[in-house]
Amino acid sequence: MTGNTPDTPRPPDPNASDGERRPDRARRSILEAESLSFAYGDVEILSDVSLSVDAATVTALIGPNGTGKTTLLRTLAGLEEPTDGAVHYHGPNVPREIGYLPQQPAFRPGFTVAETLSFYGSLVGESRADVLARLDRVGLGDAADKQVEALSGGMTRLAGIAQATIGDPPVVVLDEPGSGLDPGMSRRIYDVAREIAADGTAVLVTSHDMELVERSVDVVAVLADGGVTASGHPTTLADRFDVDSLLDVYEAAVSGDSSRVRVRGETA
Ligand SMILES: Nc1ncnc2c1ncn2[C@@H]1O[C@H](COP(=O)(O)OP(=O)(O)OP(=O)(O)O)[C@@H](O)[C@H]1O
Repeated sequence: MTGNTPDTPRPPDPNASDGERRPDRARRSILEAESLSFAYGDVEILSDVSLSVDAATVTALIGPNGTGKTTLLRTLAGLEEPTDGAVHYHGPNVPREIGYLPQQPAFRPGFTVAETLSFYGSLVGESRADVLARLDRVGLGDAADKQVEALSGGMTRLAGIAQATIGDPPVVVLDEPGSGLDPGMSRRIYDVAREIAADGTAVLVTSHDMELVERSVDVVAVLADGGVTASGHPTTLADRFDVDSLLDVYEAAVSGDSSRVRVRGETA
């Protein structure tokens, strides 16, 4: 079976380790990759990847450049069809199930930020006031009347993050949301991700900022050589690898020469 399939909610995993279990509530999978594989032509990028994206949780996918994080996010978001395995959506039946921030968000020129986001909001019944509140939340309130083509790279990303949350989808997938943002704004975006998760949303991010991930997320999944090589709460992972930081976990969980970029499953 391939593609996104709706499903009934699953009970929490009783085998989750203590560090992966929230003290106040059990985790509930909203989006799930099941034995998922993906190839561009005959080049396999992902192989037998299983991953759960849980409600009320910020999950970070980390891994070397070119290892397939964007490909996995796009497949989970239904933008790519897996070559094998399946993506299961276990969330409620709502107008917008998944909000997605691409790595390089772009908007059609000729419109203001508020006009652009109001258009997306109108598709799911959100008012201009709702949209302006979303812009405020990501720190872009003052740019509501700016033309989208006049936004800086970081501001465009912030607008993209606001766009991804329109309609309050049960799953929000953010591909490198902190990329191109100054440190204060990166932290703010992760705070926003935590706020959204606190409302019950399943938030999945990719990042290369280990410090920010370590202090901000509930679950980290390390993607390397086509598969998830480790996953769990940052502290649980550090304990498991007997190291002091997520950066050390990353280095232990990612095999091979970290100074080389993976290109189509090979190193270059
Ligand atoms: N459209 C495409 N056609 C062929 N190969 C592709 C295509 N898009 C990506 N790839 C290859 O798939 C692999 C995974 O790319 P992907 O963008 O998913 O990696 P990533 O982990 O997100 O990288 P980064 O951290 O640099 O953003 C890379 O080797 C890349 O060259």
